Amino acid sequence: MFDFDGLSPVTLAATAGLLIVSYTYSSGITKSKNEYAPGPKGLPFFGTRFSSTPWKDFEQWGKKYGDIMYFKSFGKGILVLNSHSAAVDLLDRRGGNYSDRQIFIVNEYLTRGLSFGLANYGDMWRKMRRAGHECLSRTGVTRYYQVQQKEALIFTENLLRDSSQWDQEVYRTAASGLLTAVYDMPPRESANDPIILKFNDFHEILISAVSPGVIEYLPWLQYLPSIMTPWKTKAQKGYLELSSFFMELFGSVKSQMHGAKENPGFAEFLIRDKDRLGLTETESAWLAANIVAGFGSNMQNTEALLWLFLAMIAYPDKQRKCQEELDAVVGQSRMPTFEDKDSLPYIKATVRELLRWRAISPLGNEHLTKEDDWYQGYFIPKGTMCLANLWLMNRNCDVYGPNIEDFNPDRFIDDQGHLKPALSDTKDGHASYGFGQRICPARHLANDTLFIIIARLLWSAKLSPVVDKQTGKPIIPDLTATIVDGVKSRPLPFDVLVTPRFADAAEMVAQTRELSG
Ligand code: HEM
Repeated sequence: MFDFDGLSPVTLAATAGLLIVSYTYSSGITKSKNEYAPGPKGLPFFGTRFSSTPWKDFEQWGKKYGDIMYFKSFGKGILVLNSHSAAVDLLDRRGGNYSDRQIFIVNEYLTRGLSFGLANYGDMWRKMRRAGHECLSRTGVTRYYQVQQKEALIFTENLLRDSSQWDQEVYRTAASGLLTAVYDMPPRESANDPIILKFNDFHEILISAVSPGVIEYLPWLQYLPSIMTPWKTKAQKGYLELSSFFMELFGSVKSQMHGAKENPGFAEFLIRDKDRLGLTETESAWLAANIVAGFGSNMQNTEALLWLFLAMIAYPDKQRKCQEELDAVVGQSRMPTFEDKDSLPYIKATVRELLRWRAISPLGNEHLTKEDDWYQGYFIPKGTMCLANLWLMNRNCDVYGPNIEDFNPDRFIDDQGHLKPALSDTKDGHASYGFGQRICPARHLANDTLFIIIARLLWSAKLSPVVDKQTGKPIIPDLTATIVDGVKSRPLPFDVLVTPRFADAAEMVAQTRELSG
């Protein structure tokens, strides 16, 4: 594991400098050229402060200030987009100005600009995004159907056998599914598989590299002699170690390639099309690794599944509706496949509702402005950090109907029992994949993963809360409590019982596994 705490030799001097810079900036001495959008006023020096679940503060403020709000926090200008229309106007329609990312100096030393989701809006990001798009577009993702079906089968079989460590199994399947899709590896059998653990480390390293320290406020400190900047040596060493791990995985795909495969995994696609895609081998190896874990991708899937289990035990009537649909459409003599997708609107609505109910990253990721801009008469300076208030957008009663805190897939089903078309501007029927040119490139893959897991798991199993031995009552965990991990959220740990839904369910799952090889 890495950490980048080695800033201590300069901390005192730097903090004093930081306070002066922060005060000058936040007091408005440097700029009063135009009027900023309204927003909460903060404290002198520090600016606006918020809690560890900022989206809940932003929800309250958003209701007060309207479409957009602007404030400063630690000297940084932040524009929060509270409505779909503002997010579409700025992040989609003015995407050329609103697609940059904040550059973190430690991260630059660690990844040399090769971290796709954190890269600035330049040529490297464009090449990676184009390559990613080909394999992750709505039609491109069908190449992963077999892999996803198999992984959902293993997940179901493992949980039917033993659900005492169900959350470990969720971690396993999320990582295993992506490793198989990217590197054509056999499914990983344990969440403690060494490759999974190494990718977890990669994710943790990235999080520490983008946690703002003094260096981000006083960038000249990076040029101090190496004895005073141990973090730099760590980051440079980290780059070499990560590159060698990613190249090793990439190289093993290359050495095992033979003949023209019908559905090559992501890494093999990058190798075959390297000239057309214009990526070097190192860049391709980093891109492949980024798809597995660089943006917390396996974690996003994990967190969505953790919320799913919570929704299923807290709303058993919705779980039953999924199962009734599966029984009516698929029957109990075979397991559902992607071929059933268009006939299972309630399962698709469940995927949508899950991501509406609990946006995994409730404020998305920041989009930095490249140039000064004006919107609704308000000034937005260059370098403003724009955050789309996905949490608030997903809770707009005018769009999603009443009882917005309830988990209710029916809100996406029309009177004929069909899936309603996604409302314009809501992309997938909710805001949780973000906006504009940085919208989640893997949203179709993520939707498919959730769809097939929900379909296969609920076809064969019932998810129930455990029973309190003393009171004899089911234990329903707190639905609103959250663990915050970087910009993501997940529920507090809880127990779930997974039991076969009909007599030969477990047997049928085992048979399907045998037949699928
Ligand atoms: C349910 C699961 C997921 C959710 C809710 C989700 C959500 C998001 C969000 C909100 C963003 C930021 C968008 C913005 O900047 O406006 C994002 C970006 C991204 N996501 Fe996802 N994501 C999910 C799964 C995945 C998966 C499985 C992968 C990889 C296979 C992935 C790869 C990425 C990448 C690489 C970016 C950065 C794109 C860029 O900066 O150009 N995500 N995602």
